[in-house]
Amino acid sequence: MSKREFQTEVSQLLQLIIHSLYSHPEIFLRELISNSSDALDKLRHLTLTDDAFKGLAFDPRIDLELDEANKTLTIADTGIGMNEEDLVAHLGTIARSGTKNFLSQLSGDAKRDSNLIGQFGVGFYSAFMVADRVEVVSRKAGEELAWRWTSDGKTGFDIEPAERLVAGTTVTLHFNEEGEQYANSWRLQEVVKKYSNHIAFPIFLTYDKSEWNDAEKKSEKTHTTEQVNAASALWRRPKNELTETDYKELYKSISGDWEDPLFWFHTKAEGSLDYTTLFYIPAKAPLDLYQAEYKTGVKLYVKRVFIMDDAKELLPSYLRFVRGIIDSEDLPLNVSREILQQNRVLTSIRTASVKKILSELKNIAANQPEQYLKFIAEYNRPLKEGLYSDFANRETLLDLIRFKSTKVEGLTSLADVKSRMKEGQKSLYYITGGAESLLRTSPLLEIYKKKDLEVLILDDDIDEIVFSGVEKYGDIDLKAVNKASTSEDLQDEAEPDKAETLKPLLDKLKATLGDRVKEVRASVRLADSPSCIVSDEAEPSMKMQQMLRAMGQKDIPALKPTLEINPDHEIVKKLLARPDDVTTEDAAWLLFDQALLMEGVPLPDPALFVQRLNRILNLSI
Ligand SMILES: Nc1ncnc2c1ncn2[C@@H]1O[C@H](COP(=O)(O)OP(=O)(O)OP(=O)(O)O)[C@@H](O)[C@H]1O
Repeated sequence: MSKREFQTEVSQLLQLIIHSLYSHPEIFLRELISNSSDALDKLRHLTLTDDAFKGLAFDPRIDLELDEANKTLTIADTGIGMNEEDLVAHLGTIARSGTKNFLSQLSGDAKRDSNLIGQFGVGFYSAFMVADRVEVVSRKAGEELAWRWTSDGKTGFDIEPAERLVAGTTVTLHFNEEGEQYANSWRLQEVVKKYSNHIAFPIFLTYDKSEWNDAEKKSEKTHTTEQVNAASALWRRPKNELTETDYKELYKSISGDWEDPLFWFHTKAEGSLDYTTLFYIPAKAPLDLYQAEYKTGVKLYVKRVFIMDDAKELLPSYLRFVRGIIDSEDLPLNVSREILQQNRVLTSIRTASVKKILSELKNIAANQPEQYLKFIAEYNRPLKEGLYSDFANRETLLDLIRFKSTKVEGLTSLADVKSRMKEGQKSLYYITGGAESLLRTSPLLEIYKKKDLEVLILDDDIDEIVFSGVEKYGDIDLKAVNKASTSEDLQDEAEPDKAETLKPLLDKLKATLGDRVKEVRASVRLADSPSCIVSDEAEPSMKMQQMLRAMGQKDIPALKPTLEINPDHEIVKKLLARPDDVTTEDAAWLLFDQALLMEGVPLPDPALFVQRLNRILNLSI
C-alpha cells in the first residue's frame, strides 16, 4: 500500500467544503452521480468511435447500494474508470486553475457556495461532507488491473492494487454523523429524483425493502433493486409532453444551479438539418462570466450520445452564460474539436441557435418587460460584447440592450429613445468615459439639456470601445457627444459665427497651451461651463486613453485633445477684453485643467494647478 499526501490546495478545499456547506450536504450524491454519468458518456463515446473499444460489451448503468446496518452507500458505474495514475491526478490534486478562484470566492453562504462547487468542478470532494472514510475502487476500460484509493479526507490517501470484474468505478461512503440521514432508501430516492432524474443512464438502488406479509402478519425485508430515475433524453420529447417542472429539473441537473432558470427555449428543427436545442438562461450570471477561462454551459450530443461539454464553438462567447443542450442528427459521432471549428453543420446550427435565442429574448422584452429587466440586470454587458463581435445580429442586439439616459429613470431601449426624438432631430447621442455621476454632470451635456435633446449615459467600461464601432441605429446616426465633430442638431443657424470675434483669444490660448492641445476653438456645445475637451472622431477619448494605460497598454501614443471655449461665458468675455499678462496665462491653463478634471482625467501636475488657482484667488479676494 502506498501513502500519498493531498496537494495543499486539496486539503484547503476539503476543509472549506466540509465547513461551509454543511447545510446542503445532499449535493454529494448529485456530484458523484454526475461523475459516473460523465464516465459512462466517455466510455460510450469510445465504444462508438475507437476501434479498440468497439467490440466491448457495454452495459451503461449506475448502481447505488445501501447498507443501512453498516451505514455505507456505494455508487458504482460501468464507465471509463481510472488507473493508478488517474486516481492520483484526479482525486489528489486540483488540475484546474479555476479551482483556485473557487477557493478565493467562497463566501460562507452555503447556498451560494454549493452552486460554486458545481461550477468549479470540485464535486468529488463533497463526499467528505457526509463520510469519514471514502473508498474508490476503479478499473480503467481496456486495462486488467484495478486500484483501491482510500482516504479520511484529512491529510492524504492510500492507494493499492485491487480487483474489479469489469471496467468502471465504485465509490463507497462510510457515512459520518452528518451523513447518517442518507442511510435511508426514501431519502436517497428523493435526492436522486431531485437532482439526477434526467441523467441519461439508468440509476438503480439496491436496498432492503420492508414489505407487509399478510399471511404471516408481519413486515419482511426483501433485498430489492429498483430503477429510481426517469433516464430519458427529455429534450427529445415533444414540448407538449413536458411540464414546467420537467424543464426546471433538467436545468438543475445539467447546470448544477440551485435556482430556477429565468427562461428556456426549446426548439426542434427538421429539414435540411435535424437537431434539437434546449437553451436556458440562468437567473444569476455564472460567477466566471468575466474570467478568460470561463466554463461553457452547452453540452453537445449527437443522436442522444453525449459528445462534449466544453466546446466554446457551440455558441459565440458573448452568449457564454447560456446553459443547455444541442443534439444533432447530422454530425459524426467522432467529431473532434478541430473538426467542430469549421464544420458546416455546426456552423448552421450555431447561426440558427443565436438567432433563436435573440429573437426569443426580443419576444420576452416585448411581452414580459418585468422579467426582461431581470435578464438585463445580469446580462446587458455580455450583449454589448456581441455588438463588437457579432456583426450579423447587431441590429437585434441594439434592440435588446438597455441604456441609462438623461430623459428617463431606470433603463430605456433605443426604440424608445428613437420614439422620443424631437421633430427634425438628426442623430441619437451618447456620452462615454467614466462613472455615471461624472457623465451626468459633464459640461458636454449642457447644450443638449438646453436644446432638450436626450443623451444616453454609457458608463460600462467597455462602452466606448463597443459603441465607437456602432455608427447607426437603423438609419439614424449614433453620435458620441465628446467627439470633435458636432452634429447639425447643435448648430444654431440664427447665431452669427462667433469664432471670428473670439479668434485673438483662441490664438492666445493655443500659444500658451502649446502642444498639450491639438486646437483651441469656439464651442457650440457649452451653455454653463467655460470650457471642455473633445477628441477626434477616430481617436479614443482622454478618459479611454487613461484607462488603456492603466490596463498596461504602454504603446498608446499621446493623443492631444481639442479645447473648446464657450464664447458666451463671462470668464471668456473678460479674457477677450483683457491684456496679455500672467493672469491671462493662468486662466488659459485653468480653463484647460478644469476641462480635464470634468472628464475624470487626473492632472499631470496638480502642484502647478494649485499655484495658478491661488494666484487667481488672491486677485479676486
Ligand atoms: N466515477 C468516475 N469515473 C471515472 N472518473 C472519475 C469518476 N469520478 C471522478 N472521476 C475523475 O476525477 C475527476 C475529478 O472529479 P471531480 O468531481 O472532483 O471534478 P469534475 O467532475 O472534473 O468537475 P465537475 O464536477 O465540474 O464536472 C473527474 O474529472 C474525472 O476525471
